[in-house]
Amino acid sequence: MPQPLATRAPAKINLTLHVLGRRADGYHDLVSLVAFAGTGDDLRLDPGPVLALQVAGPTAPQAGSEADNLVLKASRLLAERIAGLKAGTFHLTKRLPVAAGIGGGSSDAAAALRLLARLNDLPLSHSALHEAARLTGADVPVCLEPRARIMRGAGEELGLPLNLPRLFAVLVNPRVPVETPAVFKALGLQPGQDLRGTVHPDLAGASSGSLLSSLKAARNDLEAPAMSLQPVIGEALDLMRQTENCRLARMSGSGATVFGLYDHCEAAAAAAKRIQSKRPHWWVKATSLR
Ligand SMILES: C[C@@](CO)(OP(=O)(O)O)[C@H](O)COP(=O)(O)OP(=O)(O)OC[C@H]1O[C@@H](n2ccc(N)nc2=O)[C@H](O)[C@@H]1O
Ligand SMILES: Nc1ncnc2c1ncn2[C@@H]1O[C@H](COP(=O)(O)OP(=O)(O)O)[C@@H](O)[C@H]1O
Repeated sequence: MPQPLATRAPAKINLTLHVLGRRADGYHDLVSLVAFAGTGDDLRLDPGPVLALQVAGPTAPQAGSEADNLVLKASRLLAERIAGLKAGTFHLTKRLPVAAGIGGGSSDAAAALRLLARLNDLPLSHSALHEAARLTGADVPVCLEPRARIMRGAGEELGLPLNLPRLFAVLVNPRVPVETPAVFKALGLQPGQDLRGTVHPDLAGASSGSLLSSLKAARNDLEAPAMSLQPVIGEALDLMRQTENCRLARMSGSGATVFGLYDHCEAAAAAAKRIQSKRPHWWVKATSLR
């Protein structure tokens, strides 16, 4: 029986995100501990003679035109590098909020590369996959093998996978899109500006207790600039912090999604229920991260 060509494109969560400066090319030099959620989009590939994409699901209308979808961008970049690449029609079920700091488009693109690798018997270590990922977007390489790791540079330097303890979490998005370039711009750094000197905690091998204290000592440097553009992010963080047993509340990526961490899945579920009842129109999800 051939394996079905389908995969989950999990939400990417930046548990920490420190900006070390702005490079001469305008991109920001980051160090971020990235984890992945149990929730995400779904992608299927039906092999066929032409590369195509169909998008459905609750957040499909926000994801832009199919022609501009990162699934097709990544696939074309791979096809340019692998002669005779077999492809087909992708079916994307879009559930994650769009322009939300949880890398939905990046994770979809990475999922497409994984499926094309499977169809064409390419190992995930193949340089063409990594090149296509990097050229698709800064967050795509880390999503290629969605496991927790430290990401550096503009996303092109990846640490080894980390075996983080499972974290029980709530994700909240107030359903306002936040454009990543606008948030980086609001930081106000000049090309070549160096902010180094910030010590990033060593999170490798941390146990659950010390992981939480390391996370608390870290931050997301994009939180303040994102909040200056969309103050509702502050409201989401406040609501999260008011829930019972919330150990940490922080924004992911360039926002607007915020995550809360809890000791047990029951506490996370109760917090999600509470936030959803207060803000029925927001996107609220209890999940786990690792
Ligand atoms: C901020 C992060 C953190 O993981 O996540 P999101 O908020 O997008 O989820 C990422 O660095 C986003 O990655 P991604 O969304 O793939 O970025 P890209 O499409 O490559 O870049 C969009 C724009 O963001 C800015 N950019 C991006 C990454 C980076 N390290 N420095 C930057 O200055 C640039 O202006 C760039 O033109
Ligand atoms: N598969 C996709 N899913 C979501 N957005 C996509 C996709 N392909 C292209 N895009 C475009 O990418 C932009 C960033 O979307 P997304 O990856 O959701 O942002 P973020 O990384 O901030 O969560 C959106 O404005 C959207 O138009």
